Amino acid sequence: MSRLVVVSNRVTVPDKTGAAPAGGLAVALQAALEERGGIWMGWSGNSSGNEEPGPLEMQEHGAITYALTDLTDTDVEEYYHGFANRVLWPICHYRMDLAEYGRKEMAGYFRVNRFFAQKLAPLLKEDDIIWVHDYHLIPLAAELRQMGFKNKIGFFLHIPWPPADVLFTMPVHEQIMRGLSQYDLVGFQTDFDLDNFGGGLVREGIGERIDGGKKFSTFGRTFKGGAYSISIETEIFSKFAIKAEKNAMVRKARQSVEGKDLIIGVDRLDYSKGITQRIDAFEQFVATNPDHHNKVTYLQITPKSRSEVPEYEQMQRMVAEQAGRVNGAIGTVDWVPIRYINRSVPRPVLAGLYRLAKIGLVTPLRDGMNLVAKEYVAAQDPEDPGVLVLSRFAGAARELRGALLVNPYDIEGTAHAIARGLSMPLDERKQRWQMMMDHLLTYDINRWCDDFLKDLIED
Ligand SMILES: O=P(O)(O)OC[C@H]1O[C@H](O[C@H]2O[C@H](CO)[C@@H](O)[C@H](O)[C@H]2O)[C@H](O)[C@@H](O)[C@@H]1O
Ligand SMILES: O=c1ccn([C@@H]2O[C@H](COP(=O)(O)OP(=O)(O)O)[C@@H](O)[C@H]2O)c(=O)[nH]1
Repeated sequence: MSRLVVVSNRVTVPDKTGAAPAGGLAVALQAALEERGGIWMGWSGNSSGNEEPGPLEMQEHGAITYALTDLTDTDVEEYYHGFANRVLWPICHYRMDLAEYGRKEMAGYFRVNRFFAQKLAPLLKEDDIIWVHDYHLIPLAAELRQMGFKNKIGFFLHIPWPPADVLFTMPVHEQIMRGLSQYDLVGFQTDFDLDNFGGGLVREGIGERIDGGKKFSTFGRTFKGGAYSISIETEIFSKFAIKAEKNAMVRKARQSVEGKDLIIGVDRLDYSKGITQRIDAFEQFVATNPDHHNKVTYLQITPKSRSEVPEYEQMQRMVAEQAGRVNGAIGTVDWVPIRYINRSVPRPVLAGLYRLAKIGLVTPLRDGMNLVAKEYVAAQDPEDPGVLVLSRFAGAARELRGALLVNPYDIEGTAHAIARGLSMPLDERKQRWQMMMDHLLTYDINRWCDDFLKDLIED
């Protein structure tokens, strides 16, 4: 069997506690690679300052060999904070208003991709299967092809792919699409993203979908395209949640919400996650449902993310102020309605907190998938499951049909869904949960990985 070589910007190297950083890509790839073994190459997360980064740092952990590189300060600034997170991220999340173009950053993005290819090349064998992940590394295949590599190379985009009119606001959109054409298979989270990609090619008059929609033909190449919804280790996560009932932190949380209904939100601090709209919706729910006063606690866990990017730094202040203002306005001497935590919580603890919560509030304005939604479902007690309130704009909404789907821009609508979730009869909760859980047991992380790799390997 061919060896699997995974490349992504973010890599999870397990620490002594086995804890992984917050962020779905790292969590999901860790699970997928543990099952199969292989090489995982990416950024160490460290900077080498102004010095050229040294050789790759190789680490073995179980079946995975990690190959990590540092980046210079300039690389981190231009490639990661700059083009990846201030151009591609906002554009792909339909936020043209937040995109900040700069030629320096674009050049840095392409330069770092060449650097990744140069670092990766000496590790590669002729029959390796290479699987590149996410928007940071779109031009990587083109660089490898230029160096003469003929290996099968697949690409999976973890974030949404926008419609043509949004994409075309990005000055280098054609170069980015050309970069994707160098892969053998390009995978998206949902059929909507796949359709948007095909639509963009047709609108620009540079390509078409062929073979019943399974392939694209553009820039002189034919390559496969497909939708593969990323998932979680459903069974394992569900067991985590049962075990977590004994966890000290979870026990304390249970005691502290005794006699109250818990609502939980878990997101990196990111404008795409709809946190401010969600707090507005919670405030609206409390204002219009006096019978729930002093009977509900909303726990929002929000680890900091990409703080060097100005939009993220601003958000940090904004959300903290908003939570404080709402607590000041609706709280009482013995009731703090919103508990806002600005730190990362380990996943085994999260599992227990999800299980305690009557409502999982997952309301991104736009999200590639959103693994938190899937984890919330997997963590529930089958005899007394909670209700998932889910944004229709999360990739997960294409699959989790038992959720209460909301439009996160509609504050009153989301407030109404919270009220409906809290009063939903047990039979309906069970029936909705079972539908979602059955789906997640079949379509788990291994299925995602198998489906993608099968399509990549097959001619
Ligand atoms: O690496 P960071 O800059 O700290 O950001 C964390 C990750 O955020 C994004 O995650 C996406 O992937 C998830 C798994 O497929 C998906 O569920 C979610 O909707 C996406 O937002 C990003 O795409 C990753 O590259 C980052 O590592
Ligand atoms: O304090 C936290 C917050 C989040 N997560 C994990 O980070 C991932 C977030 O993935 P998701 O797809 O929801 O969003 P992303 O952050 O990748 O955009 C999930 O596995 C969470 O369990 C975590 O471990 N600790």
